[in-house]
Amino acid sequence: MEKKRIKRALVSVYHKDNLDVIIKKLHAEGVEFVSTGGTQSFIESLDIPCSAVEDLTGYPSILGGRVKTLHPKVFGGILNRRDNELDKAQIAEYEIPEIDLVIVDLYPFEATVAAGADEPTTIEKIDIGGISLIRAAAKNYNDVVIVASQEQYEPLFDLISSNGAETTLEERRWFAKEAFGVSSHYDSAIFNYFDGQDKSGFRMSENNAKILRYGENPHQGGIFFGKFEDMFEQLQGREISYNNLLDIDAAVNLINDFDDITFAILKHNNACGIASRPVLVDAWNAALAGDPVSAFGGVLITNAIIDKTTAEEMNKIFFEVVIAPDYDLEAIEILSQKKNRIILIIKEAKIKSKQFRSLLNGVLLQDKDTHIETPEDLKVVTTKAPTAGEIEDLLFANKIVKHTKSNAIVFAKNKQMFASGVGQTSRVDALKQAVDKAAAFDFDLKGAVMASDAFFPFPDCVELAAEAGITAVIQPGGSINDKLSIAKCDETGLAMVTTGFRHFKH
Ligand SMILES: NC(=O)c1ncn([C@@H]2O[C@H](COP(=O)(O)O)[C@@H](O)[C@H]2O)c1NC=O
Repeated sequence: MEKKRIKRALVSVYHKDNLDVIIKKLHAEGVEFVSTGGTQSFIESLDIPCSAVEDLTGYPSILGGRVKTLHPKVFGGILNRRDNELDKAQIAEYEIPEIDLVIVDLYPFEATVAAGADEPTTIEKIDIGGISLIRAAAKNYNDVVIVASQEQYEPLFDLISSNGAETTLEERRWFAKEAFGVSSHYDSAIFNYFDGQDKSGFRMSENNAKILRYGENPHQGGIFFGKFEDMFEQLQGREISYNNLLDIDAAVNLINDFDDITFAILKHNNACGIASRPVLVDAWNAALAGDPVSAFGGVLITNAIIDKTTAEEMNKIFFEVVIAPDYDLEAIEILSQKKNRIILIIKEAKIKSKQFRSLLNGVLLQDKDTHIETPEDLKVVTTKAPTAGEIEDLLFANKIVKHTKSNAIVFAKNKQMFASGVGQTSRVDALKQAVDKAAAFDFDLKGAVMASDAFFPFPDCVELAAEAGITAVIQPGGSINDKLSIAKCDETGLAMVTTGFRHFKH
């Protein structure tokens, strides 16, 4: 394949860090440089000659830097087709020097918005010349190499190290693809800034793609767009799968709601065991007791550093993934005995505040359900008020039910989930499922509390809960039949609190 040599580079970068390495490398290959003000000074500070773009255009940088490179002498040098006779003639006629490489680092628009800058400052950070350079050079990838962000310095460096300053069409096309990734991401950010809360269009841009082994099932393809490694460090284990990612997301969302030392075990995005205890191993044992059968092959998460004693207990069961803020050395030794086990350190627990999913012929977007009930949210609606201990358990159970697939019912006592009913088509079925599960694992529901993710349309749930031994109930309230459930509580001696917040999870 024919290779093309880079003879002249136009360099215009906002952040100058790491630029020296690539400039020195290109200089050693005999590449000439032309640059905008700050970048030119930087290159010259390396004792490398660099001509000013002003000398090329015959114009100074004007309008406070709004117009620097926007000139036919620059864009003609980039966009001319080297094999087009008319282009060649015009380039010669107007004395336009060819530019074979463009290196740009755009004005930091997103960072400026994130820093909370005012509108005039933000608008000045909309790069015009840089984005045009990127677009032009990427369009003419047949002849030009485009490095559109600092992330492509390394690939270019590696290329020059192995090939000298010569590139193939295929290599230049790869850089062009990356460049359009940069420019479209940049414009999406600008659109979202202008669109604000109007949400007149959906733009989500993610440049990092990880091809997964498969999707939800082996016959489905799957890709994760995102930077998993920004949130997690994988200490060992097999490649993260599509379903692992769904479970990891559910696990992190769940554990984020707990401040006490807590251990949770999840299966298919629902907690099958969870408990809070002052000592981690006790939290683990109590979580596992919730449903030791479902725990098999589950995803484990805790908000505390895993110690040796806890690791020894955990090691007794088969599980796929464990997530923790850290591990003691001895704990790692124990947990890493099973080589396929995915062991993750959670570095950054912050998750996007918006949720979206594709459906029908479009996309659904919503705010994440971040509401966590506090004692102040609770309204006692029955004659009997819950005890202090029951209130703690009600809030504990309510956090779990919020992260459980609807219709959902959770039973808990002493900050341990006893059982749950998940994903049922009727609330009463969810409740019956929870009662059966509690019985299956020998939990006495006497004195336990019940949380419901949505209101009770009929008094049947409360009646069944009372029969099972439940003494206090938490629910959003808001049904036209609330009074029937409340009356049933009063009749059977239950305390009930309402929160005013429904937590459906469809
Ligand atoms: N207006 C222009 O013609 C123009 N040409 C290049 N830039 C940007 O100017 C920056 C580099 O400026 P300097 O070399 O002066 O530090 C780069 O981020 C580049 O994307 C421009 N500035 C913004 O649009």
